[in-house]
Amino acid sequence: MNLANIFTYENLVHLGDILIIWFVLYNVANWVRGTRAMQLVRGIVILIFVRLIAWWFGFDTVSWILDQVINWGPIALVVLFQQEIRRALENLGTKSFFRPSGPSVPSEEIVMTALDQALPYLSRRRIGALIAIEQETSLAEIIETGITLDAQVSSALLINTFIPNTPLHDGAAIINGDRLEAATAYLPLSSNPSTSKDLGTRHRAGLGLAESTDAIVIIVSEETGEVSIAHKGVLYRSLKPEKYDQFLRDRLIPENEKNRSAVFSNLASWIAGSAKKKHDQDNSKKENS
Ligand SMILES: Nc1ncnc2c1ncn2[C@@H]1O[C@H](COP(=O)(O)OP(=O)(O)OP(=O)(O)O)[C@@H](O)[C@H]1O
Repeated sequence: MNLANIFTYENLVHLGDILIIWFVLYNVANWVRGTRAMQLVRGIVILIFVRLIAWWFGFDTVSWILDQVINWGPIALVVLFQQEIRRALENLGTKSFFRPSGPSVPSEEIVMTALDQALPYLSRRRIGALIAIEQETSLAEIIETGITLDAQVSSALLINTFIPNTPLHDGAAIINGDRLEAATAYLPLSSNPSTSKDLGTRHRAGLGLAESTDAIVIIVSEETGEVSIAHKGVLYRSLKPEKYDQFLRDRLIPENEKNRSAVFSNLASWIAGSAKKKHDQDNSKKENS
């Protein structure tokens, strides 16, 4: 086979064409994942599936109705999803869209280090705090209710955000990846009637977000300094530092990261052990001679 026949101008154009489509679909899928639009995609797939069944069995009326929905649906979608479409187009022009992925320090480690230092500080001084960490479900709508920060997460920034009587201290701080996206965000209050009556609004707001999304929400009580975590509709109250640290590590750090850290620490202790053994052997040889 002649390679020159493969690398023709037409074939390279086709390859470029495929790569562009792949890039667009990949980014659309990433954007849609965990947002309201995901349910919409499911709805569209079901509609197409039902339309195919109607065509197969020859249900003319069902087919006609579905055809009307499919023809006019896009206009309804633009009206219903105008906010999301606007946000997507705005994102297209920001640097974050092209930000290279895979920072040298994993974002989960950056967030864990910041929390490890900030939470004991806030807790000891009884500084009330509400911190939501975005997971699969997008918190874009919640972020819009607050003041945008888009800064790298650090313990100093988290602590400063919640210092009482400063402009950012009220409401919730939202973390996405290793970015502190916003502060003063408003969270939906828990609608669960069985929640304890002694819960104040900070805790109710934390639980509310954990009921409607998969975010991990950390609450530091202003009254007691106790740290609680709300996740998947459950409020874990008054956690000791080892407990909340373990809880966060288990949920934030992916298994492969943990394994990689374990491999590196095993390797490091093996190298340190071998060096010590050799050092001891050299010393005993010197003493014997
Ligand atoms: N819906 C909400 N979204 C975000 N933050 C909220 C919301 N509701 C209340 N807060 C925050 O909680 C603070 C009030 O906390 P409140 O004392 O009522 O709650 P609490 O659960 O008893 O907490 P604490 O133990 O810290 O007193 C507000 O100043 C605000 O910062």
